[in-house]
Amino acid sequence: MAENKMVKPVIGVIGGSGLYEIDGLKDRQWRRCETPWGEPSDELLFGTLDGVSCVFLPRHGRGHPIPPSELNFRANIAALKKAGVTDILSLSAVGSLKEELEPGRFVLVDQFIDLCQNRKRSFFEKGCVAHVGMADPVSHRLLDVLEKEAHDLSIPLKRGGTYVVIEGPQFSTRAESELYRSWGCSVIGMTNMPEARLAREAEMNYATVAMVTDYDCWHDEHEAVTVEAVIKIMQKNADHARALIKAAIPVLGQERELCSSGAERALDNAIITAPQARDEKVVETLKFIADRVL
Ligand SMILES: CSC[C@H]1O[C@H](OP(=O)(O)O)[C@H](O)[C@@H]1O
Ligand SMILES: Nc1ncnc2[nH]cnc12
Repeated sequence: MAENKMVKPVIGVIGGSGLYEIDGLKDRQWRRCETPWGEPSDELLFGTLDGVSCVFLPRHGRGHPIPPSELNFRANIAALKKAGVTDILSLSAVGSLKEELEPGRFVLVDQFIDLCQNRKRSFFEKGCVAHVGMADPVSHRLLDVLEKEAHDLSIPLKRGGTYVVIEGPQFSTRAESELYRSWGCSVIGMTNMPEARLAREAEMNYATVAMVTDYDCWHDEHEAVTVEAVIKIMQKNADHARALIKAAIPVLGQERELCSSGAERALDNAIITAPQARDEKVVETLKFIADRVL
């Protein structure tokens, strides 16, 4: 049965490479947060934008000390959940795998291919097993708003595309880059998985603004990607990203109905372990992110 419960959204922003702060926040306060999975990448920045509550987390920490494979994704997502976040905007630097997605373009990706090999990808474990659906990993309601606001700000944008997530930290070989192109992938990065999986398990809406910084290493007329090249474009992209966030958050923060399907109800019917077979300690820990169903 659909519920008519109203939600006052809290918007979480995860800032990627080159985005270690957001501006325009009122009543700003950096606060430490601990979770059963450890500490997030940095303190969380709490504040309001046009009266809408926001929480910002620099994905790699301020100054970028943490590489993709060592990010504590579970702590990052759990900390945002505990802070009351309902909707996550992930901002990420990506390489382009298509000619028409030139550096400077924003891509609202709607699919991921996860090639990560070395990351904790679930909150659930032995003692309480759950299988959430990931067929549609991003929230189209968030994409609708981001697309409209980017259009109004004249930010070059493509809606739709597949983000292939590699383990890194090295960039790809040319053969790998060509392989991902042959799969039809649009952009490449190192961070959005397992982030999107964990956001789904924690029943938060998730969307990525993938900001193209380079043509990876497949393009005949462009040099293979370097950090220097990424940072150079990222600084320009960051101005657009900040403007987009500032425009989108007041719209996304409007009171709305709880979605009766999708991310906000991802755990309905997802837990397969019978109540009597659940490990009490594991369940207690999971309540940090899933107390609605436990
Ligand atoms: C500095 S280039 C590689 C680095 O940038 C991207 O991170 P993020 O998604 O946090 O912007 C990419 O995934 C790599 O981690
Ligand atoms: N070409 C690339 N590969 C992986 N991650 C990236 N982040 C930005 N550009 C990238």
